[in-house]
Amino acid sequence: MRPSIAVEDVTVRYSNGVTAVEGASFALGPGTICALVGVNGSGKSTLFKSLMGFVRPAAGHIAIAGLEVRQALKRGLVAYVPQAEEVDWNFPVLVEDVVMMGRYGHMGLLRIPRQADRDTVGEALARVNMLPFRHRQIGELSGGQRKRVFLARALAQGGQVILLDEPFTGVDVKTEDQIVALMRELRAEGRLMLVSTHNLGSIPEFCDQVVIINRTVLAAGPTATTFTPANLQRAFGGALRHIQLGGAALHADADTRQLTVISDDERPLVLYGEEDGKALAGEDAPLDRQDARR
Ligand SMILES: Nc1ncnc2c1ncn2[C@@H]1O[C@H](COP(=O)(O)OP(=O)(O)OP(=O)(O)O)[C@@H](O)[C@H]1O
Repeated sequence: MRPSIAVEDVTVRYSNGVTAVEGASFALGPGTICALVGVNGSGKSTLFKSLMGFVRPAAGHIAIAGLEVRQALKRGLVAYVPQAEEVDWNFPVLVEDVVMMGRYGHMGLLRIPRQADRDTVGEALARVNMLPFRHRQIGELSGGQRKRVFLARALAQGGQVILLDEPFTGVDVKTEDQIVALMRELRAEGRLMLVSTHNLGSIPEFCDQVVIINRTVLAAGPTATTFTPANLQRAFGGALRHIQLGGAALHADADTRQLTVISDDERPLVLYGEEDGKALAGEDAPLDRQDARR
């Protein structure tokens, strides 16, 4: 199957000489939700920027649905849901206008929306439960509502590859669940979602694939075999809080099982160990036994 994203030996260097990404390679197919995981400054946003054509790799090659990035962007194949900090929320723009921006690539030079564009915008807003807010200023919405509006923009665009930069930051658990449910629907429609997140605890819940980076790709592949304590340790080192509980600190009885909590800065990953935590003792155990809520 042709990959939706193929990143081959990509190096990205900024004009100040910083090499933010070096020799990164991974490939992802359609109908996938993939987490992009790494410490602050590991190159996640830079990777997104190169997939969006904002920065050009100094070396290597990126293909999106078999096309050069520029061609894929021209065809509206890549949609982007930005981090909250990247948006000027004081800019006076209505919710429906933000979503209409997703239709620009489908319009002529003068960008005059047709009825079909308006219908698509309405459908996208309905899909994220934001239709009643269509005439509100974007700056008047909550963090979770804003996220949903930008998701609607991606839907209206019809992108086959959707890049989500920290979609869960600043949203409540209910909104997070809605976003995850929507991503699952989009996966069933054959779209690829690449999700940058510090929410380690929710990754095994909804991501089929994981790409772990620290300037280069440290590991990439199915969640069950890639999202392992050993790989996380390599990626995060001391930046990850690693708390292990057992014995009298955890149990009122003679239960010897251990509990391991691995946390970046958002939802922690909780692992229930075997007796004495053997299953987790430095082994590359898959993290498929998590169950944590903030
Ligand atoms: N415009 C820029 N010019 C120069 N250096 C940059 C630029 N943007 C990012 N960098 C540097 O590139 C490296 C990677 O940054 P990047 O923003 O891609 O990391 P990140 O993984 O997205 O971090 P975070 O989790 O904090 O968002 C960092 O060392 C950063 O300082």
